[in-house]
Amino acid sequence: MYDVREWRHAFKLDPNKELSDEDLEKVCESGTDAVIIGGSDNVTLDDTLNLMARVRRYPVPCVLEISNIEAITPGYDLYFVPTVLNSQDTAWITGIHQKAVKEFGEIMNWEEILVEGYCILNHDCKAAALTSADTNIDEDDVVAYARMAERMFHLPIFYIEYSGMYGDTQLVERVKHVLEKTTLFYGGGIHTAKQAKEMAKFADVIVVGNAIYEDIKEALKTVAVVKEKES
Ligand SMILES: CC(C)=CCC/C(C)=C/CC/C(C)=C/CC/C(C)=C/CC/C(C)=C/CC/C(C)=C/CC/C(C)=C/COP(=O)(O)OP(=O)(O)O
Ligand SMILES: O=P(O)(O)OC[C@@H](O)CO
Ligand SMILES: [Mg+2]
Repeated sequence: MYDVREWRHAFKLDPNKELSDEDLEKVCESGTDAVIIGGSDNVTLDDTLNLMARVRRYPVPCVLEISNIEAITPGYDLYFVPTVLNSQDTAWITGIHQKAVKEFGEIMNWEEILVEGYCILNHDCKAAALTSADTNIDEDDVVAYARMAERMFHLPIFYIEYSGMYGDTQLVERVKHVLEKTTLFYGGGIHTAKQAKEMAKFADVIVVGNAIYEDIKEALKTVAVVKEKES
């Protein structure tokens, strides 16, 4: 299933972290809609290639979320390209992207590339520091970014990012109400089935990352509670 509009759940694997074959198998066979490979620091080509090859043993869609140009490699089902809408440094909005398109433009298959409008809200996460994200913003600001993502830039994905911290469900609910076409991703601090269920009431897709490495048993339980809504 390569259409993100039909997804409800994704796991995000960090190429900079160790995961046993046994746990990787559990993640890939969990029933999640996709495995996203990405992280904000020390993402190398070797690690990205290696993890892709390991995930590729399973039929689950495998996505590269690009965080640096050096680690881009063919072989993924889809490529997600983040643009940090609340960054105060244009490099993270369009700057690095322009350099990448200059380098890869001739060979890019735009059908498999989806741009994600990120809004990073946890001041203490690595991605916020890296991209100089302005996290000192209120609900109305976030709603405005969501509207811009959909109505000005026609982005397929708006991503509320609280990496490492469980976020504000009320905010996610408000954002969901203003989006019609753009798919709403939520990621950050989901460690339990209860949290997954709560966020999935509002977000179209919930993303579970760090919990895989911290409590795999609980992380796996986030799939069924989100997907059971469908039946
Ligand atoms: C050869 C081939 C196959 C070519 C394919 C063509 C192609 C796909 C070209 C891409 C062109 C393009 C436009 C690329 C973009 C280049 C780029 C590097 C843009 C910048 C992206 C960006 C804004 C990165 C900032 C970091 C960020 C937002 C990362 C997202 C993921 C994230 C927040 C992960 C959380 O990180 P983690 O490390 O887990 O953090 P914690 O410690 O908090 O857990
Ligand atoms: O690692 P966590 O906190 O689950 O966040 C998931 C994802 O949104 C990170 O980009
Ligand atoms: Mg992480």
